[in-house]
Amino acid sequence: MQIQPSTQSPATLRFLAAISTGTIQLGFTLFKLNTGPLNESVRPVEHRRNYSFASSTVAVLRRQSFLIRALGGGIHHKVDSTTGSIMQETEADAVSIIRAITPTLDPTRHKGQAGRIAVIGGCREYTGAPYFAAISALKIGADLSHVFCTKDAAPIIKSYSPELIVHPVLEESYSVREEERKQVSVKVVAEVDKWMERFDCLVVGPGLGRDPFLLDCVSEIMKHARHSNVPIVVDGDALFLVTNNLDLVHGYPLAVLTPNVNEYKRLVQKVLKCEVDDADAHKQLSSLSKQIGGVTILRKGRSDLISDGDLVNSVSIYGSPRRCGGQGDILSGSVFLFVCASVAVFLSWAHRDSVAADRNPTILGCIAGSALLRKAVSLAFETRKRATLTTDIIECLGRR
Ligand SMILES: NC(=O)C1=CN([C@@H]2O[C@H](COP(=O)(O)OP(=O)(O)OC[C@H]3O[C@@H](n4cnc5c(N)ncnc54)[C@H](OP(=O)(O)O)[C@@H]3O)[C@@H](O)[C@H]2O)[C@@H](O)CC1
Ligand SMILES: Nc1ncnc2c1ncn2[C@@H]1O[C@H](COP(=O)(O)OP(=O)(O)OP(=O)(O)O)[C@@H](O)[C@H]1O
Ligand SMILES: [Mg+2]
Repeated sequence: MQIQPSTQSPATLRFLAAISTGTIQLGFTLFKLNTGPLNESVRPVEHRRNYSFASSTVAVLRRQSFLIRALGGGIHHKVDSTTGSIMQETEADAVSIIRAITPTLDPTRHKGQAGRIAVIGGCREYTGAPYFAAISALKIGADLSHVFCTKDAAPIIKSYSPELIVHPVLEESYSVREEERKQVSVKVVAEVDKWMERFDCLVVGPGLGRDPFLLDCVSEIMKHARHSNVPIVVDGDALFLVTNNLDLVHGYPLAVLTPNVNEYKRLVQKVLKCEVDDADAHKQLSSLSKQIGGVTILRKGRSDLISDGDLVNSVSIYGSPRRCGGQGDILSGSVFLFVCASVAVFLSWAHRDSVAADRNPTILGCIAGSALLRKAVSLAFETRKRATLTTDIIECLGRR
């Protein structure tokens, strides 16, 4: 792989380090990077570098150069009020990014090559959130969508949709005796682990709840995912977990945090030891990301702000004034599918030593996911107005 270190951003270098020190999930194929059987997706990266890129066609090149152009535009320089240094912020050309990283529907592919994803979430209280995240990823184009939830939540989630593969494996404190906890925890982690290498991405947190035993098990699952270099989107209650255990994601280039207003406030208070400063939102987001070792953060709000500590991107496409619960869950579902897609694109670029290799794929995934959700929200609101619900928005995913 020919990479010029001097041309890579810190985030890109972290990402490259991750893919060169271990294995990375390549089951998700955007440009037929992996045309072999399932177990080829867990080969060491050394082997994968030998894959032929002959299948990269003119159409692929056209899409790549389209994306390079899309990413190149719209960068504005902003002066940092305290240091006087120049920071960059970008209103991303999100629609172009979506067009460029969305996998084409290719008749030569087999099931799984457009994404196998898993949601870790769903407990007694919350069954809607994991469903929204998992079904959104499927609707956008993933082939297989798994949900790992508690035993109580599983039959309910299954009843919402026959499309989802639901694993009733998580346990809450009330169902496990004190003396059994260690043994049960090992079993829970093993149940998820046996699937881990098949997944292109995990989203952890929608509807997870805050049961301490369950969160301990989820910490272990996240450590295993990180060890296997599986991208992780951290949302909902997993943000509560991570805020109190920053090491779970610190310095992991394939982690994306998607905090809402409360979750962001808790992160800022814990990490930066201050209050949220909306007057200097870009700088604060960038510092927060840097302090957590450059993980990508998508701060949800009127404009979604996205940073890995280097550059702040914003997505401000108009959505709607309706703030019904569950929209963030759709967002985590779309972000994690697009993160898979951008990682695949990135690897093809990295191989080519292209100028576009200097892009953090998790940032692209966030921009695409945010824009797609906002567009769907606006379409749903056009017809449903005040009565718009999350299920109406899911119906509009991917529509023009
Ligand atoms: N249809 C569904 O199934 C949906 C389910 N959803 C799921 O709900 C979960 C929470 O997500 P959310 O967005 O309400 O969390 P957030 O804004 O941090 O908190 C708001 C306020 O509530 C409080 N609070 C929360 N949990 C608490 C607890 N266990 N015990 C006590 N307090 C608690 C919290 O208090 P604080 O932590 O600030 O003290 C704050 O004041 C998450 O799993 C999400 O995915 C949503 O996705 C929507 C659709
Ligand atoms: N004030 C706002 N104006 C416009 N769009 C917003 C606003 N706040 C949030 N959004 C949009 O709604 C999406 C969901 O954000 P929200 O803050 O509702 O997440 P959440 O609280 O995690 O949702 P959930 O109920 O699914 O947990 C974001 O992607 C963002 O684009
Ligand atoms: Mg949420």
